[in-house]
Amino acid sequence: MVFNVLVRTIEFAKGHGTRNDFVLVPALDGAPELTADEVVFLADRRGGIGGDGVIRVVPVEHAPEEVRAGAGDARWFMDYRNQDGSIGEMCGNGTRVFAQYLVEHGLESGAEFDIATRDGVKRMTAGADGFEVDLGAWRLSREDVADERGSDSVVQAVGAPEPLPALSVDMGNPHTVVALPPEFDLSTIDLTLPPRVDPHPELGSNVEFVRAVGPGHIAMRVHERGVGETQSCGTGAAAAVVATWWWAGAPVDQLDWRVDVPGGRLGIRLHGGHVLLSGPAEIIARGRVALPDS
Ligand SMILES: N[C@@H](CCC[C@H](N)C(=O)O)C(=O)O
Repeated sequence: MVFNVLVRTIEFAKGHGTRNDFVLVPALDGAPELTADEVVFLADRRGGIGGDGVIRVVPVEHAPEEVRAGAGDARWFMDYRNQDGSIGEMCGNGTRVFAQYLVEHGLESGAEFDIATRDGVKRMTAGADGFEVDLGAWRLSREDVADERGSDSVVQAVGAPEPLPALSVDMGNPHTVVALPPEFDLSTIDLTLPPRVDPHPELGSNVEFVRAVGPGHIAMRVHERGVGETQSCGTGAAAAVVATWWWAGAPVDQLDWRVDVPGGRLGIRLHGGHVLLSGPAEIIARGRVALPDS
């Protein structure tokens, strides 16, 4: 009997930041490339390794030309894909887990370094509780149409009696933030189905549902584009804080925020027009995996 011995096996690591989890694949000489089907396999929680996303660890010289052109001093490119194989321009928790991987594997050292993403270079700074990432400048995606209540769209979620006003925030990737009225219990929203955003954003959107907890403190659940409900989303937490702060009239005295997500707690700082994200990140497993025949 002849067995197929041409199985393609690759190295991987598994990591998470507040339970937003990723399969990391080192591609230290540019290979392996991954097809969308291979990403879906790796992210599959039953037949594969399991993760909200898959991140290739790529030296900048092997990154796509448009990334290389703006990479500055960054030595590593975070090649991020969502669980469904689609590309996400940015992943905040992903950058923190990626930085942790680089340091644990001796690929970066020092308290500060840059990494390249499809949304440009992000500065990583080591802190007591893991890396803080400067996500850069935030932007309201549709400021021209935001009404006096601060909304530019509506979101219908399963479990919500009526469409809720929402605000679109660009964090390098698209977000739609919904502030829930105080009487509304965050846990009653059913995120097993995607919330419907109207008007429908051309490139889709991550959708955050936010409740105020106290001064500088919010709680959030998120439905991620290309994934579904996740336990945490770094760019989503940033968008949620930006929207909440903006709705409150952008007070100058509230620039440090805590964001409770199902997977833990993230820190957000607003500083000089930039948004900075912090929180724990860890690499929890390493191994090899055989990719299915294509
Ligand atoms: N979980 C991430 C965001 C990942 C990308 C997102 N699903 C998209 O398609 O934009 C984060 O921590 O920011």
